[in-house]
Amino acid sequence: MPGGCVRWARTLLSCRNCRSYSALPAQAFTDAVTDLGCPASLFPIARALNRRIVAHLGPTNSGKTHAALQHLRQAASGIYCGPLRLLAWQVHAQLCSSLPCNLVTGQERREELGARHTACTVEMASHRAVVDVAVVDEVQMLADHSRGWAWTRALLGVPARTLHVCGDPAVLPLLEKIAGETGEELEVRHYQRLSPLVAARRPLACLSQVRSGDCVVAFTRRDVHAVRQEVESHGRHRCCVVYGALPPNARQLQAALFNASRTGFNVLAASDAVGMGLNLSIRRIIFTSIRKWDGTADRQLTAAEIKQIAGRAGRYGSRFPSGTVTAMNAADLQVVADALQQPSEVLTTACLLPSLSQLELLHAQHPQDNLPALLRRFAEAAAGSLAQTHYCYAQYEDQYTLATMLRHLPLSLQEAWTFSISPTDPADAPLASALLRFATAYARQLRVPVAATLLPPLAQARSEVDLLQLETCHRILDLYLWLAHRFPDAFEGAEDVALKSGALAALIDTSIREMGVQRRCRAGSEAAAAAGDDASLEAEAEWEQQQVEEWMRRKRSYHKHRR
Ligand SMILES: Nc1ncnc2c1ncn2[C@@H]1O[C@H](COP(=O)(O)OP(=O)(O)OP(=O)(O)O)[C@@H](O)[C@H]1O
Ligand SMILES: [Mg+2]
Repeated sequence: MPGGCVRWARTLLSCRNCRSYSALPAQAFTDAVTDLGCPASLFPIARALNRRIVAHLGPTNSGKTHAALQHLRQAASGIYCGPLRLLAWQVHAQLCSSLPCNLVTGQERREELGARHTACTVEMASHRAVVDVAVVDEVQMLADHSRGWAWTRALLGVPARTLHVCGDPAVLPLLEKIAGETGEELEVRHYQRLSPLVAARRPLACLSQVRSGDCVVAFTRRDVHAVRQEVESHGRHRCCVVYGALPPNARQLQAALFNASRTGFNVLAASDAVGMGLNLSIRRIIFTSIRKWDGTADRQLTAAEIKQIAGRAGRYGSRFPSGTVTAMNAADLQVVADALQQPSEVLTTACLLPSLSQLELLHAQHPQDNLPALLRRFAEAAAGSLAQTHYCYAQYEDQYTLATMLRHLPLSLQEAWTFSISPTDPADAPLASALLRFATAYARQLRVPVAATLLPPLAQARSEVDLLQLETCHRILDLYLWLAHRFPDAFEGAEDVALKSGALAALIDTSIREMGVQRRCRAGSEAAAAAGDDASLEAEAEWEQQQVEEWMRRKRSYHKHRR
């Protein structure tokens, strides 16, 4: 048991003796409340169950989630906790084909009569309702500085008799430490990729050479649209798009369009959002760059990130039985090829943030503090308790900025906290100002009509600027829905907004389909270059086939060895 845990237990004891937290000396009280060194002790229901943890570990496309879902389906009750709404929807649809299942995400709640199963996003996982089986997908995300706290809480706190976690093998040492700390049994199952994935011999050099089934990866919304225009300007392919700012249902519609044969939309331009949550029939991944802006710095992708994206090619059960990955120049291709051979860097810390009830305890001692002051006070006080543990304090700057923006409004701590954890990027000015508008209306009259969304008349986008405006409107509607689930009496237009949001996602999808230029293939040199490509294409295909056979040989020998 780490030091933090002992401190927490001792304080509780002395606390029980005097029957009040506030009777403790002030500093001891602050230390006890902000001690995050042993977060397992915050989840008594899970601790009382003495759970069994089964870890399904392997590379992308190795059947981890599929295996865990088999257990969930067979259980009398269970919960799936996924990284994205798209995955929660997918699992919900899969489970609903054989049993009643609820759906819970930040923006929607669908309850089926008699359902004992739930598909949810990880932030929505219940820490109270006991189930037989829980699945926590993409568990390596617990080290993510902005969202990792939700995985750490799910791993420690979901009250399931058996907890299945799926993820990259790099998370294993951390899982072992956490299971050691909770005293829970950990069973590890290793998986191998189900279909071959190989690096190409040569870089692509030019987007005129994309082929049907290619997915071209860029790292900003602007670059994704630039790739789409470039690909379509050559006149041979129409191009679908997938990126984070696109509403999830529009992403789903674009993915379905790309997957369907004979639509002409046979190339995909995507950001790294393609790495999770969509079932795509991709033959080849092409990295236009191996660097991205991560919010604080422009940096090279990690091996884990490259593998997560590259792993989308040749998905098992898709139209392409094997996948290839390449880049636009030789140096980048070398980095990508090396990454495919490398294990991901071992994860050492799981991220944590305090819960509302922990903040409320601290607030009881510092009633003069507003939310931003309390967030800072908590983070500073908690730092000591996390030293020399395998936990770290998650990034809370966005929450802090939003809390600061709302600090003058007459809101209770709980209300301010809820607005501050809403899905609002403070750097997204129209969205941040919608949040401020909603919170102000709520604080003044406890009523936020649909009119507060201030939506302009919506029409099909004819340009990228129009499209950006539609995407922004969709995010505002999404925010309204998210808040409507937390303040149902005040956000009275949820049903109306849900309908508008669905229609808007469809309008965005239609706009993208019809914005394509589909110029006729450029004459002359380009056509000649394309014709000249055929011989080299054949040589390339032959070389890839040899790599695939070599991959299959290695896999067979791995299995023989294990037997
Ligand atoms: N035993 C199986 N029988 C039939 N289909 C399978 C089987 N195992 C996996 N699949 C299918 O293969 C694909 C990849 O499986 P799955 O999603 O479980 O992989 P994963 O390791 O979780 O990959 P990732 O999380 O990176 O997407 C899915 O479409 C899944 O339905
Ligand atoms: Mg999976």
